Amino acid sequence: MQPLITNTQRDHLSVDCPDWKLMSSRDALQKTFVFKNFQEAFSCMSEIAVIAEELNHHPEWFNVWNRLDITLSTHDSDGLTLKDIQLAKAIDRICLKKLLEA
Ligand SMILES: C[C@H](O)[C@H](O)[C@H]1CNC2=NC(N)=NC(=O)C2=N1
Repeated sequence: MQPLITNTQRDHLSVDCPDWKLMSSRDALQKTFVFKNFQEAFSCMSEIAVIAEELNHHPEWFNVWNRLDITLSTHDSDGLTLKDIQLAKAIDRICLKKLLEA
């Protein structure tokens, strides 16, 4: 079971994972991406799915048309671990690249 991230690591989240918000209701990170259209959003979801499988670490997400809400937490540890930070960085690489291409 992965250990939860330390308080120091939490303090650095705004730097390590910019624009990801610590949720108040649970130990999780949340971010919303807004794309040009559904096709762009779904294209990112498909790329994220590949990485999630490679990492064996999966997002909780909700998509409506061009909007993608992502929540990250480690279910086996019931909170935030380094795997969530690793996946958040991978998601930002995928999504921000797509948004810049738009
Ligand atoms: C059995 C499987 O390896 C585990 O359920 C993995 C799969 N993906 C996962 N994803 C997330 N976010 N948290 C987990 O604890 C987790 N565990």
